[in-house]
Amino acid sequence: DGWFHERGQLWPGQAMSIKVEEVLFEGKSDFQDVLVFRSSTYGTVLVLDGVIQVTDRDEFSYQEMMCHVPMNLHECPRRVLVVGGGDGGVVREILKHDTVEEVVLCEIDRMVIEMSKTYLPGLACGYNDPRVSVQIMDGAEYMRQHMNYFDVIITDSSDPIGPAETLFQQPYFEAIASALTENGVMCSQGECMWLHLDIIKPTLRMCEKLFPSVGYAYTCIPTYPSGQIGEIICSKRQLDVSKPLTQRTIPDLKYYSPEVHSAAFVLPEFCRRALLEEEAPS
Ligand SMILES: NCCCN[C@H]1CC[C@H](NCCCN)CC1
Repeated sequence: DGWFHERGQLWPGQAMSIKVEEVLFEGKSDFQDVLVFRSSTYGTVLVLDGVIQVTDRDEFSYQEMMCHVPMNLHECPRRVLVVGGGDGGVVREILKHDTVEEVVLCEIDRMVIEMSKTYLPGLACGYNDPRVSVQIMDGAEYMRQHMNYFDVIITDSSDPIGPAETLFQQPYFEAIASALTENGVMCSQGECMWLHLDIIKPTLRMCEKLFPSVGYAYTCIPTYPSGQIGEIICSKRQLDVSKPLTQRTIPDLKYYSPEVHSAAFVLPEFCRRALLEEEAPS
């Protein structure tokens, strides 16, 4: 019918539909199905295993919040690791911080990077920067080889069904904690409060065992299920993650601001209660 419908077992009974003008690429990598199409109203769209990853029109909301919330919780982030994020959008945002000396992108699927360079130049532009290097490997393995090295680690993953499943488990968060420097900050793709409180709650409990400061924030993004996506923010320091530490000016922002940073941690009652309630006595 000329439309792409995002049906998924992680969002039963609902589907985001986007009108397709032209399919640009359809194929299979070693890990997942890859689809790129030009849409009528959202620009170019990248889909992995039937799940929308980025669209030209609204990706800035997610990439800016996944990057500038953790980056502004560190006084001087020099070395930054991105796990996943092969489209390059988070890397583009990290490079806006003049403190950054080194960005490593650890992506398991080479095809995602190639697709982005070909069809999403507005996202892949960061790959040309001399401070950026790419590792095609599993993020947890890479982090175990780089202990106490990164000031900020951002896990820009797909969902816990498929290649990113291990990025939501305890050993992965332990690897993050060991790869971070003493004042390190991490941010992980945190799913959606309308759909996944059953994933978010145990993940936050796990992080609270590993980090002194843990928070959950969210952004509004039309093309992710229910129009929202969360992020889990942890710091190895005792601090209020809802208050940016720095007032570094960052160029070319279309979503993030210090006020938006703080507001993102203010949760609707149903969500706040669900995430903060102790386990019901079993
Ligand atoms: N740089 C963008 C990478 C993709 N991250 C996305 C985060 C949302 C996810 N589905 C939304 C799941 C509903 N909570 C797809 C990958």
